[in-house]
Formats: sequence, C-alpha cells, structure tokens
Amino acid sequence: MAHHDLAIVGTGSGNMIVDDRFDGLDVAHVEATRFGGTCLNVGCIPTKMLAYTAEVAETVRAASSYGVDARIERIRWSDIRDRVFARLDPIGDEGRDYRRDHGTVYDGTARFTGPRAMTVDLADGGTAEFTADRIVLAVGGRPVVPPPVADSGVPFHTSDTIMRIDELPDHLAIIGGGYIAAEFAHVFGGLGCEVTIVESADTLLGGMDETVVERFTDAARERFTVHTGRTVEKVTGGGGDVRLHLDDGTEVRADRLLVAAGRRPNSDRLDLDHAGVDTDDAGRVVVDVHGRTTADGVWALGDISTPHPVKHVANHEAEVVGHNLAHPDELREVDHGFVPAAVFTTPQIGTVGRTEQQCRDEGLEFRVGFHEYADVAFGWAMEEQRGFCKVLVAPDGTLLGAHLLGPQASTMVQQLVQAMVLGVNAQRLADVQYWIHPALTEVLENALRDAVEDD
Ligand SMILES: Cc1cc2nc3c(=O)[nH]c(=O)nc-3n(C[C@H](O)[C@H](O)[C@H](O)COP(=O)(O)OP(=O)(O)OC[C@H]3O[C@@H](n4cnc5c(N)ncnc54)[C@H](O)[C@@H]3O)c2cc1C
Ligand SMILES: NC(=O)c1ccc[n+]([C@@H]2O[C@H](COP(=O)([O-])OP(=O)(O)OC[C@H]3O[C@@H](n4cnc5c(N)ncnc54)[C@H](O)[C@@H]3O)[C@@H](O)[C@H]2O)c1
Repeated sequence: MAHHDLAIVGTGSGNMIVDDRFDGLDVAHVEATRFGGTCLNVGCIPTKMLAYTAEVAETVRAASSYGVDARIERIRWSDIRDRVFARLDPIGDEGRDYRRDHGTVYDGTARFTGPRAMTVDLADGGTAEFTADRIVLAVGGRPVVPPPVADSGVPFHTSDTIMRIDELPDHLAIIGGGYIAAEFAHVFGGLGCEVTIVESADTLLGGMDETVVERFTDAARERFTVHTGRTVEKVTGGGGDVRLHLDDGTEVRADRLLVAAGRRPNSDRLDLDHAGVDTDDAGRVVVDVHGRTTADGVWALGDISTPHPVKHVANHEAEVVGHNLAHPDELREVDHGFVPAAVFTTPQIGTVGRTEQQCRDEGLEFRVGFHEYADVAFGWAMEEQRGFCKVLVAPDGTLLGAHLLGPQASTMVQQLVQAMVLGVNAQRLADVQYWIHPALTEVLENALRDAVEDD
C-alpha cells in the first residue's frame, strides 16, 4: 500500500495548499471529478462570466431609456458557453498535470478505511489504497435535491450541469430562491428565457437584511414569475415538458428544470466513522480554530467544514491550514469575523455584518443610515430607482453591518468591509477621506452621514 507524507482530498481550495514549503515531501492529491473544484468548474467563476454576459444583454435592452435605440439581433448561446469553458477547462487540466509532475494524483473518490487510511474508487475502474501521515479534507459540498424531484424520474439540472447545456431553454423553472436560483434566473432571464421560480419561504434570499430581501423579491417579481411560500408536491412530464405541481394546485410548465434548493457538505460520503472524524448536526466536519478535525493528523477546510460556504472563506481557511501544516509549532487561527458576500444579479447585492433584524433580535442599540442610489448624481446618470445603501451603526460609531443593493454593490461594499475589519468608525470613515464626486460611492458617504449626524 502506498504511503504519503501528506494527502489532500479535493482539489478546489485544497489545491492551494502545497507550494515550495512542502518540497521534499511525498504529496498526493485526490479528485473525484474535474480538477480545480466547484468555484472554477461549476461555481463562482463560470456563473459570473455568464452573469456579466446577461448584464450586457440587459444593457442593450434598456438602452432606449437613455435615448440610445438598440436591439439584440441574436443570442449565440453555444458561443457564450464556449467562451466561458474554453477559458476555464484548461486551467483545471493544467493544475492536474502540474500536480502529476510533482507528486501523485488519484483520479477518483476517496473514503476512509481506518485512521489516516483511505481507499480511492478510481474513475477508470479499480481502487487504490493509501495511508498518510497527514490528510486534509477539502471535499466541498453538493446540491440538495428535494424528494419530489429525486423520486420523479424526470430529468433535471443542478448548478453542476446547467451551464453546459446545448441550447437555451424557452422556459426555465427553478426550485429554490437563494443565491444560486437568483444568479441563474438573472443569467437565463437576461439571455431571453422565460423564468419561473418556486421558493418555499415567503421571500427570496431569506436570511439577508430585510430591506434587501423586500426590494430584491419585488425586483424579481417584475422580471420573472415568482411563487413564494409554495412547495413542489409532485414533478411529472419529462424531456422538454416538465410540470411542477405546487401545493396550492398551481401547475408550472417549463421545458427545463433547475434545482437550486441548497447545498450540503460531502461528509456523508467519506466513511468518517472509520477515521474518528466527527460531524455536527448540519453534516459539517467539526474543526477547531486551526482547522484540525477530531482525528489526529486529519485537517479540514472549506465547504466541508465551514459555517460560511463561500470561496473567499475557503481560500482563507486553505491559507491557514497550509500555514499550520508547514509550521506545526506556530499555529494560526481561522478568522470568521466580518465575512462579506455578494449576489451577482440585477440588482446586485453586497452585504457584510449583522442585518437590521439581527441587531433588533440581539437587543442592540443602533442607528440606521440609509441612502438611495436615486438620490446621488451618478444614480441619476444610471436612472437607478431601486438601489440603496444601509449601514447599521452602534452609538459609539462602530459599524455593525452594511447592505447594498444596486449597480456595483459587490464592489462598493468592500470599503465598508475594510472599515469594519480595521475598526474605523462610521463618523471617521465619512469624514477623513474625500469622496470622489460624483461617483456612485456618494451613496456610501450619505448613508454613513445619515447614521452619524443629528436628526
Ligand atoms: C453555482 C455556484 C456559484 C457560486 N458562486 C460563488 C461566488 O460568486 N462567490 C463565492 O464566494 N462563492 C460562490 N460559490 C461557493 C463556492 O464555490 C464554494 O464555497 C467553494 O468553491 C468551496 O470550495 P471548497 O474547496 O471547499 O470545495 P470545492 O471547490 O467544492 O472542492 C471540493 C472538491 O472535492 C472533490 N471531492 C468531493 N468528494 C470527494 C471525494 N470523496 N474524493 C475525492 N474528491 C472529492 C469535488 O469533486 C471537488 O472538486 C458558488 C457555488 C456554486 C455552486
Ligand atoms: N454569489 C455567491 O457568493 C454565491 C453564489 C451561489 C452560491 N453560493 C453559495 O452556495 C450556497 C448554496 O446556494 P443555494 O442557492 O443552493 O442555497 P441557499 O441556501 O442560498 O438557498 C436555497 C433556497 O431554496 C429554498 N428551498 C429549499 N428547499 C426547497 C424546496 N423543496 N422547494 C422550494 N424551495 C426550497 C430555501 O428556502 C432557500 O431559500 C449559498 O448558501 C452560498 O454559500 C454563493
């Protein structure tokens, strides 16, 4: 049986760990599907390349409101898809080849057979067994498929497959109304498809700040057919005619179905009990602040273990675990303070820190600073009607949270993230810098002033 000094299972963020600090060690990587993980192959990057493309199409459609008459001649879906994947696929392939040249790569699915011992079901048949001094679990998560879909036998897509389809659907039905549903509704709606969303909660993007949720859900209702507070009881049909039977008797007919009803960690497929690795109630591998699991020599990072399943957090955790493997006597801690997020839709969303409802629920004293895009000059240039910035500020000026909806929200929120991380209070942030006039950032300046200036 092979023995390695270090084995890394999963090549998304896991592939970031090994560099020249590990020269001289025998290192193995194990990957069940495409090298490079979710973000590169089926997640953040292709979705954002498509989201931007959809924005280009929307800009053309909206051009006449600025006095520029334009129309879309044709949407060349196969060219759009191929632009994305012709760029991304070679990156994963090169990553795999590099690792092969510098160590061992197992193309297959690994699970534990004992403490720090694994077997790999190889993609091309057969199995391989290995032990390792140290093992890193970076196996991510996968889409959850609700039973009415899974049991129906009706073909469906998840985020893993929908981006590589051959033809755009006329009508896409989406189950779920979270991040993934919102971004794909934007992509396919922007490219001209009819979109219907079925979400079991009363709003889309539940869990975000209440004003974001309200305005985003309203915006989505204008662009798509949205059923909130509804569940799918049965799925029938097939091929290009999928029918969703909702609990209020509504039948949704579409030619494609996308399931975007949440993701779960892949911990249930690793036979963790053979290795002494514990999980929590949500199926996440339990780790300490250094990334160590409950089993000696086994580490974990990213979506398999984190409470924040976004790529910037997985990257940070990979950096910390990498450092800790290389420097076992100077362990670093993972920092989960002020984790921002963005939703790449129209309107865009950028968010960090507590929501207004969390501030209330925690009984905090706070002020709300609020400003509309429509009330700054660049908002006039853009004819922006819905966008806003909300900041939540404690009596001593500490920023508790910030939420933006509107153009460039994913970029603009970064300035507030920076202030929160560096401990710059709202008054100082508003006062000590010039705010470029008449840039969109005047929305931030005015929201901050609204929170800190006397009524
Ligand atoms: C559609 C979509 C869009 C997203 N957009 C964003 C975004 O815009 N911004 C953002 O921050 N986050 C986004 N995310 C989330 C982000 O992609 C994840 O948080 C991140 O990729 C997790 O990285 P990871 O390294 O933990 O896992 P992954 O990147 O998922 O890597 C895990 C790897 O392990 C492999 N694997 C699984 N089980 C085994 C096994 N038993 N043996 C061997 N290999 C195995 C998998 O094949 C996979 O390659 C998005 C996710 C999705 C699905
Ligand atoms: N821009 C980004 O950062 C980005 C983009 C995509 C995904 N992600 C990550 O991926 C994770 C998973 O995304 P997601 O959108 O799949 O999950 P999610 O948890 O954000 O949303 C799932 C939604 O589906 C609904 N739902 C669940 N079961 C349902 C059912 N049977 N019928 C109808 N609705 C149902 C839930 O109420 C929820 O609103 C996100 O939490 C995020 O961490 C991030």
